Amino acid sequence: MYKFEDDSFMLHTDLYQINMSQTYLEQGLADRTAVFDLYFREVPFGNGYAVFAGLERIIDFLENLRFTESDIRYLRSLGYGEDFLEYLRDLRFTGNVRAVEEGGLVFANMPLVQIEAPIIEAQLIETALLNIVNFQTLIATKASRIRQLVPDDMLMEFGTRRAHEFDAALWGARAAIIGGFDGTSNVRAAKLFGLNASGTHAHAMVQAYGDDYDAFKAYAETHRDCVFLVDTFDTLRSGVPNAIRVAREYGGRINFIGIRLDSGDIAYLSKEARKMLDEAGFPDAKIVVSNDLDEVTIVSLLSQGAKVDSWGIGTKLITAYDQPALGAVYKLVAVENESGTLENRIKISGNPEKVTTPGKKDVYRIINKYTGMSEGEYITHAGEEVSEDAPLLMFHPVHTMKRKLIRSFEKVELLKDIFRNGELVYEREEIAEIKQRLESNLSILWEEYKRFLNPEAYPVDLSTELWQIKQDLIEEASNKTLE
Ligand SMILES: Nc1ncnc2c1ncn2[C@@H]1O[C@H](COP(=O)(O)OP(=O)(O)OP(=O)(O)O)[C@@H](O)[C@H]1O
Ligand SMILES: O=P(O)(O)OC[C@H]1O[C@H](OP(=O)(O)OP(=O)(O)O)[C@H](O)[C@@H]1O
Ligand SMILES: O=C(O)c1cccnc1
Repeated sequence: MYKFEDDSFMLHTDLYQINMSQTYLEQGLADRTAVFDLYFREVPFGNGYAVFAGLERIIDFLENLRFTESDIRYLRSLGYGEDFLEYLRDLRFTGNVRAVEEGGLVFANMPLVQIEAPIIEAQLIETALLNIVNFQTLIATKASRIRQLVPDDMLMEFGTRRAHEFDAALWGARAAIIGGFDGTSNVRAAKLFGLNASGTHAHAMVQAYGDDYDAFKAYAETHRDCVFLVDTFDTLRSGVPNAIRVAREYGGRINFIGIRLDSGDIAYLSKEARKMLDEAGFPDAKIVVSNDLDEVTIVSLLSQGAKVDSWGIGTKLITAYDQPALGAVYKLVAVENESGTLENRIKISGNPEKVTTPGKKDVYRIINKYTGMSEGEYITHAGEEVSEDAPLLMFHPVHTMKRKLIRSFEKVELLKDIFRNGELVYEREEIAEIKQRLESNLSILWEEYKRFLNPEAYPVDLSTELWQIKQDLIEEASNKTLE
């Protein structure tokens, strides 16, 4: 597999992108500017918001965008012509990219990434961009949903062994941290992205020693920070008493952080273990739990009064178990015509929610000046003036009767410049800044949009001008089909 020293990500695309690119080149369309929006149509997991992640990798991908010699040779073997291959050999990303920043809240039908580039370039990067954003945003959202349930507890991402292979484990760990997790068990992810590496020990070690006491003692001999896994044989009769015994014997020579439960009735066992630890004089010892946890089991455990301080969550987070795809799409919204001006384009669908919104856009978050809270997103035709000096009418783009007038507001532009004419103009961020953004975004989102079950739909509205452009194009398209 790794027989190409110069392998690149350029062929990490669908063949049809290359086929279309050849058509664009040979028919003289390749250099026409096109605008594409990347967005999803429904917030995953029934949540009220999603958390954007993926920009870091998009930047890496676009900065290194070039076909290598082995890529070109491979395409030649598929039968592509020499002129096309020559063109691809020199291809670099020369376009503009604007995007939401990582950790930013995002909602259905708002552009998360906007690409404005020669159509051949925009087309060749589609698949990779979707691949990145679809996964990372999904996992960051799942992580944030879990974080909302346990705002003060420690959350550890344990999913690598169950993830969909290496990349998903690595970037999934980063996305989980963006979404609000404190640490990851994936050491490489921690190293590469500057995350907290965290972890305990497994049953294998207890099995290897043959009993809890010997295993915990061996661990205490070799580590200062100790969390003992107490459920290998019998949690309440052997695991917890032996953890307490070793903690007593080692006293100040170890930092007895606590115990981990990984099977059985977590509510019952955690309450019993809590009593035992308290009675033994370890009220600060933490109880870590793991075992196929997700939002639903966490809600249930909380309602049963489980005594948990720290949660290790793997499979159901990293695989987005209950909704394995975000369904983000990448749609052409404008293209340069023969005379060099951008022409808006639409894609019609029988389902009104699926009709694309044409045109290059600006995306604003409208923040109510009286409450400081966000009222919704307001999408305009690019360059359209949005005056903060006059009241703003916001209305639902399909159910237009749903409307509200915002009298005093501040608008915050959500799409930041990332690449301009192929040059990276965005400063990469540390994870701490990204996490901070999510917290501050959440702090101005009304509780109604954040609740776990059946949240209200957050408004993502079009300006009157953009809405009209869309209606006109819908009408034009439907007239064409009548001709
Ligand atoms: N009190 C509880 N309420 C709701 N769900 C729970 C509770 N305790 C544990 N669970 C969840 O129940 C699921 C299965 O646990 P179960 O006890 O059937 O298997 P287990 O303990 O993993 O058994 P094994 O010994 O095979 O590991 C897990 O997802 C776990 O998180
Ligand atoms: O349950 P998850 O949410 O996926 O979290 C990760 C799981 O991975 C480990 O189990 P595993 O059975 O793989 O190994 P072990 O011997 O350490 O328990 C750990 O004990 C957790 O249960
Ligand atoms: O550190 C742990 O306890 C851990 C790490 C990965 C998977 N399960 C548990």
